[in-house]
Amino acid sequence: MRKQVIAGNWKMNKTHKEAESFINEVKGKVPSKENVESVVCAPFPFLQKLVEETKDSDVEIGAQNMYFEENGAFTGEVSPVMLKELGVTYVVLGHSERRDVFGETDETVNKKVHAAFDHDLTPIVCVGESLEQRESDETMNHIESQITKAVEGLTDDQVKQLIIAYEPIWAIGTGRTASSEQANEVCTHIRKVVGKLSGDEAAEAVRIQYGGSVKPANVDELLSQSDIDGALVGGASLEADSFLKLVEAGKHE
Ligand SMILES: O=C(CO)COP(=O)(O)O
Repeated sequence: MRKQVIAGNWKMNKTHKEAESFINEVKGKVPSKENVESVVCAPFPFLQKLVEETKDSDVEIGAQNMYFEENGAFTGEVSPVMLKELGVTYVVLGHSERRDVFGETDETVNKKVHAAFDHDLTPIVCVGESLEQRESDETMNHIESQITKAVEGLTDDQVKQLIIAYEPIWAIGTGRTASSEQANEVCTHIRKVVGKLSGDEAAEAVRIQYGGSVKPANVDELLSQSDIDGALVGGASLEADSFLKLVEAGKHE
């Protein structure tokens, strides 16, 4: 059985003090990592403190982005080497906000995925269609193209370790969640595409999250779907109580 992975994506939110009090509130209360992976993806300035605070806990810390080079003249960027040195274990790559606001492309996402594996970071690769693409029936083709480009050049073993987050853009921060059937339909398609590219074993092992207005009230139904192995959560991951409910829902005994 695939272990569920519930990741909070704080985006550009919280002060240092708020980040610290959140982590102190949740770190002793999340379920064992044997049963569910509980991940907090925080802004860069908080990462070091959060890693220190969660050292002996079941909470893992992730970054929300990184550059693909190890070092050099790339003003304003953060490298995989720096994240690894801090003790970060996950990194969100290719979030739709990175693609739409900061011009990331499938090619840069692919380079970042390779860089993450080169430095032993687990990539959470985001894919998803716009409302326009959904309405013109382009969802499946678009997702297939994003996945194909994201995993180009990876070994089948690397693909097995990948986490893919299906986040329909029209459901992000809008309160409009994909129905669990709609979400699962695309996640099933993603698994098929992975199978086609990297074989059945990789398709069986790869974990696929759903993201887009996930909250405690809808998480159980989403996680009960056959091809959904977790959630990537924005707004509802910002409060400790709500985050704890989400990770509890992901628990397998
Ligand atoms: O973009 C998301 C997580 O990466 C989803 O955000 P919301 O949960 O706020 O809709």
